[in-house]
Amino acid sequence: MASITHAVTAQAGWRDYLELTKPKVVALMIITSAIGMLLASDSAVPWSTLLLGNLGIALCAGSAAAINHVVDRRIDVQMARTQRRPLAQGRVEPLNAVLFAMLLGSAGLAVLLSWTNTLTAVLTLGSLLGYALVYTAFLKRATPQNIVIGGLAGAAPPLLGWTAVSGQIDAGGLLLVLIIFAWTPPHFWALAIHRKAEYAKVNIPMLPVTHGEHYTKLHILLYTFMLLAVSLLPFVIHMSGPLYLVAAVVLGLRFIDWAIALLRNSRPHAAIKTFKYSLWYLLWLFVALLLDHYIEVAGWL
Ligand code: HEM
Ligand SMILES: CC(C)=CCC/C(C)=C/CC/C(C)=C/COP(=O)(O)OP(=O)(O)O
Repeated sequence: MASITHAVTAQAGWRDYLELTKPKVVALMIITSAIGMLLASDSAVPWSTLLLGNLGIALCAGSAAAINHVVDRRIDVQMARTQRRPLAQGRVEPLNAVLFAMLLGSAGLAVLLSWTNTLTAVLTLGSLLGYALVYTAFLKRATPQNIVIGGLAGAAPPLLGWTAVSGQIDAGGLLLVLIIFAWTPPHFWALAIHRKAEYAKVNIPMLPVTHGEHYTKLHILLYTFMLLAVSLLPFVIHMSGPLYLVAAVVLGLRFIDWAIALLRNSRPHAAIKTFKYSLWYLLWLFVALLLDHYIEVAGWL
């Protein structure tokens, strides 16, 4: 067995290591952190902060994701969605993945300390530990509220971007965290409904497993209402203007429409489609924040 594992491990390539970093998830996070940076100031953000600040955050997020693969490798191999992952398949040894995660994490923190500020480095380290250890190693297996609490780590990037530019925690940065915090449960529970049987198989207490699909769908709907309300706050506190307001209302109502369809079972494949919509929702909401910001700065509205 050991020799088989060794032979397979020898085939590990750069794509396996890239996969350990959850590149698509981190890419969306970096879009939110970059937009957090651009919103934090009315004047131009230095290219060095934009490039190296986001690089540092991405390296730390990738490090946390690699640790998640190590901790979860025994359950990943039992679930169809995750069984082809490099550690689940034995293509990458756990020790190598841990070393890789430490390399990424220390490089990321060094970049943040050199090119941004201590506050950003400390908050990023907190998010790294929050996802890799608090969520993955503890909450995920302990409570159906795992992703609500653990979601704070995933919601942090726009604040990390904000503090990288401003050097302080402001209401605007916290508001962006609040938006992603309210977005995470519908984002994840829609997928968890779609994958309920697999989570049940590996004894992970995701909400649809512990409380059933109807209860989860009801909570998805409640969170989409809360998300719509929270997403209006940037307009309410005069951080954003009318263009953002229209985008937030349209995108939010569409999210609620999906959540209602999910609750009523009125559309085919509603769970996975709601999950996919959640990704487009977050992307367009943040693009709208950015466009609105530059329209305001330029004085066009
Ligand atoms: C603790 C909070 C979160 C949880 C539990 C969670 C859960 C998940 C899971 C399990 C997937 C995998 C879907 C699959 O591979 O089939 C996923 C996909 C994804 N998530 Fe999240 N997520 C969270 C937060 C976030 C945040 C904050 C972002 C970005 C800002 C994000 C962006 C994405 C993206 C882009 C994908 C699609 C990846 C792909 O297509 O391979 N997630 N999420
Ligand atoms: C520094 C910083 C910003 C850290 C945040 C890091 C990060 C990549 C958070 C991602 C959140 C996420 C995809 C959770 C799913 O984990 P899961 O274990 O429930 O999903 P899985 O089954 O697909 O692994």
